[in-house]
Amino acid sequence: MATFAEIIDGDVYKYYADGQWKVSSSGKSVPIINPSTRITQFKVQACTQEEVNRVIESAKTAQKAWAKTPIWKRAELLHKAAAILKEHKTPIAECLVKEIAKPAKDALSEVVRSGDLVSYCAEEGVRILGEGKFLVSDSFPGNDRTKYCLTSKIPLGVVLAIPPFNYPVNLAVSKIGPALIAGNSLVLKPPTQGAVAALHMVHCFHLADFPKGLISCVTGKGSEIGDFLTMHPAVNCISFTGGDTGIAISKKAGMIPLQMELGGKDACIVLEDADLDLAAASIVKGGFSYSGQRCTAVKVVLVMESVADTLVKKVNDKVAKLTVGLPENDCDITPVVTESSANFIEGLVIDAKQKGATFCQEYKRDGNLIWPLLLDNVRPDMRIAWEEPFGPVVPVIRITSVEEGINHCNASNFGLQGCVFTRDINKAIMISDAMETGTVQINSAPARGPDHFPFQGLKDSGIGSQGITNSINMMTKIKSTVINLPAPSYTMG
Ligand SMILES: NC(=O)C1=CN([C@@H]2O[C@H](COP(=O)(O)OP(=O)(O)OC[C@H]3O[C@@H](n4cnc5c(N)ncnc54)[C@H](OP(=O)(O)O)[C@@H]3O)[C@@H](O)[C@H]2O)C=CC1
Ligand SMILES: O=C(O)[C@H](O)COP(=O)(O)O
Repeated sequence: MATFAEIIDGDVYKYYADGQWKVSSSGKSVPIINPSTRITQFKVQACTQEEVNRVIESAKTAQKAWAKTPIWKRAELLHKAAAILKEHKTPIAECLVKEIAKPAKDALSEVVRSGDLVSYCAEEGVRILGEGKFLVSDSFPGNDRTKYCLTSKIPLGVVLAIPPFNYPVNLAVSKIGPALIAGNSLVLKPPTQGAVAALHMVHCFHLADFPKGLISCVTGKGSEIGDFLTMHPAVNCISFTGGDTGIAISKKAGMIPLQMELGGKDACIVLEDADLDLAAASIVKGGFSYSGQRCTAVKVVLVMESVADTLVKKVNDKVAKLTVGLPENDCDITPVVTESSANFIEGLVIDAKQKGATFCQEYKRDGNLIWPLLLDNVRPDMRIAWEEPFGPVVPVIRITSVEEGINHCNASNFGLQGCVFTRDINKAIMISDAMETGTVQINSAPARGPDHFPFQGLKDSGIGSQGITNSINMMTKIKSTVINLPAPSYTMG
């Protein structure tokens, strides 16, 4: 497409630095394998450490001027970028289909949702960054009213954004929007699978005319340039979404704010009084959307024994209706992102088979494509009871008490989200309070959105909280100015 012609050189996509599309001096590229065909679909530049250094240097310079740009002007540019992004939803969604095998309709909604997210950041930013605090000293013992404290939010500097493959556009803009509105500059390191969609998205920001160097995008394998980026002394904040890599980054990063959204083993507790049709529909949507490759996917069902047979039957009836095939045909179940992911999922399935789980469907795999599978009668000695497959396989554990369900959920090293199905709101609230997860959904599957809701994980699932408002706040720090009066100043009366 002509709009994006300048972002590619021959068959290798360029990286974005200093407001320009560039070819890396490394002369090397990184292939992006189409999960459906398993052949190279695209190539991106393998950026060098010197290039990363230069990008971070210009981000530092650009940020100084950006911090002085009025918030309403920053918002105007973000609104412009959001509109351009939505205008180009089709070519960007096509990249998502080819790079990460996201079903065509979901790929389009990811781009539209991303445009909306950027606009919301602009709107939220002008409101919350326009407010500060005013404190008086005589609330604290021993003080007269001689000090007025004014606080406001100031930017952090250079924010490094590292999103994962499953939402390369949406989880990139969920970091870019808050960072920019708050007056920071931003360096994006996209996931390799999904990098081309991310580069297209960055071009929309380029077309919106953001100052040079304010936003940049360096490509290359995380395992090769990741440490250099995350340990760079000029990076002032890291916002990361992904797997255990985030734990390693937290240990290596300097004394800077970190926002980490990592893995999950989201439990779905189904009680005897639940609406079983609703629970079954939510388990299928929650467990099998994008072939289970969502951190918020339902990753274990904990159902009361007395309703388990009925629930399992209802889920199986729905699983039978899922379409399996290519993302271009908008199938429900599409190939998982890499061959190694498919092998990992298969390992969990074989382990469950050896240990006696009940296979509700026959296990079937063709290349990276794995047919949806519900495993009943899963026991705690099976790996699938604890590990996240990030694939279309959902384990069911039958429980005989609510406590057993809560204990299983809380024994996990993850604590992202969970859900509970019951008609008893009092019980639901008590279970929510007892579940050690960042969010509990009552009578619906786990989900991050809407994107302005707080989104956070406990334990190994993360640090900090996302969601538009929380991200803007996290990407700022508080600055106080204290006015000292020569004598106490009391109000009239
Ligand atoms: N909580 C959440 O919101 C989400 C959690 N996840 C979790 O992530 C996992 C799968 O996603 P996946 O993308 O494979 O996760 P990874 O952690 O492997 O990758 C995430 C990002 O980190 C980059 N990266 C890899 N190594 C390094 C490094 N040493 N330093 C810095 N960056 C690095 C990757 O780049 P590259 O692609 O080039 O390797 C990618 O951009 C699952 O476990 C899932 O639970 C996934 C999505 C959302
Ligand atoms: O990365 C993920 O998997 C998510 O952040 C989940 O987002 P979703 O609940 O909107 O699919």
